[in-house]
Amino acid sequence: MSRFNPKELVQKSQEAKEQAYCPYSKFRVGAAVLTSDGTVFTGCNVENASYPLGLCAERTAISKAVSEGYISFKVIAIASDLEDCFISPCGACRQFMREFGSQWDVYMSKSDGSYKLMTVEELLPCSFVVLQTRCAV
Ligand SMILES: O=c1ccn([C@H]2C[C@H](O)[C@@H](CO)O2)c(=O)[nH]1
Ligand SMILES: [Zn+2]
Repeated sequence: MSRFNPKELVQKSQEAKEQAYCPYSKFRVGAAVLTSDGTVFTGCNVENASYPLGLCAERTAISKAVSEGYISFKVIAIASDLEDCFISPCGACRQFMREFGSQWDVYMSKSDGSYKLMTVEELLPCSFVVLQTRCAV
């Protein structure tokens, strides 16, 4: 992605949602994370018959990036099929994001592509962290 465009990243998260594996909840989620060098990784939720093993879309996308050598993030966009509600990351995903810094942005979207923006810090204030060196800014 050459220049950051929120609509474009939300669109990518909506496309990622199409791959959601969610036979149990039937609740499709997609995420698209933008790295500091402009690379985008996408992910969807991946559920399991053993319910607690299910992975959220955000953690799938971030794990794909980390496993390719990227640990510096600028933005993550999240999409679901909810029409009247901005999809908000669960507590586990907030902590997972925070591992890679608190000063980066989370775009939470509705199904029509409109979005609300909050930082990781705003979503998870006073957070637990050990390493301080992974901020994107
Ligand atoms: O921000 C969210 C919220 C929920 N889910 C997934 C987890 C589960 O598969 C399904 C229903 O909770 O949605 C995500 O992937 N991201
Ligand atoms: Zn989650």
